[in-house]
Amino acid sequence: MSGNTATPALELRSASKSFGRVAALLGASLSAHRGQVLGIVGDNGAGKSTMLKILSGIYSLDSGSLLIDGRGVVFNSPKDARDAGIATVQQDLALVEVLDVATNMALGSLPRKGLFVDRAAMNQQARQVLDDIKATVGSVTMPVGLLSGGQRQIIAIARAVRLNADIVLLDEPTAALGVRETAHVGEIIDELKRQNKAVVCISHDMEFVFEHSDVIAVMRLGRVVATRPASGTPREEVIGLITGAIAGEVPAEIEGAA
Ligand SMILES: Nc1ncnc2c1ncn2[C@@H]1O[C@H](COP(=O)(O)OP(=O)(O)OP(=O)(O)O)[C@@H](O)[C@H]1O
Repeated sequence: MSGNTATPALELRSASKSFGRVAALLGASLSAHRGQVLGIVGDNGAGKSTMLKILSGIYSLDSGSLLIDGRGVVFNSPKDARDAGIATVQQDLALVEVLDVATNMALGSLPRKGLFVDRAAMNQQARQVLDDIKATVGSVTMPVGLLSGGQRQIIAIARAVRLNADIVLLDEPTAALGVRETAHVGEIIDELKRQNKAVVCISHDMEFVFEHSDVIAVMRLGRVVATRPASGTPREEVIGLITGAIAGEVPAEIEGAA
């Protein structure tokens, strides 16, 4: 495990973002390190998805800064974030149901042979990417619409990381999955960590967060109010930080103003 003294792969400093009069983020700060999984928890409306969308270039910051490997960056589009090595799997997955697994994974960069899509190369690439993250998905020629929720999540993760991203952002990767599928997604997250990626994972599933994160960041009212090591931190403490029963590290004057 890389120590927290190393320069973070991804860092957000004092990020604020409002939508009209609604302040979704109010000075949120966060660091994600290579070879670690950072779990992000918080109640509905705490600002988790907004933060992820800032990190993935969908929203721009009103104020604050974003650093990759210690260098300041500005994302004006999701492409900017992808070019900086950030792979994002949004909650809706954005897969095309009528297309097969291999095509979904290659969308945007279909391998070609002359005028035509090189089907054999595409299938082989998809299989390779799935093998690389140790995913067990039966056939790459199966339409995505016929796959289970867990398999779709895995395809979406594989597609996101296929371009060798160093940083992987996941929004609720186990929402609505059964026990076995949740476990498989967890294995893939563990594998991404073994491959020294920085993984940031939003989840409401406390058991999953504790099992697969190294560090847990708790968001409340648009801020990261605490970060705790997953190992050795009581679950009740994290729940207290989520609800506000435990104050966290937010300065008193800010907490009082919220
Ligand atoms: N596009 C938007 N327009 C207006 N308000 C928004 C928008 N996106 C988020 N918000 C508001 O910002 C606040 C934070 O929302 P956000 O979705 O980031 O929270 P969250 O922690 O991800 O919640 P959930 O767990 O319910 O997804 C909420 O009050 C939400 O209503």
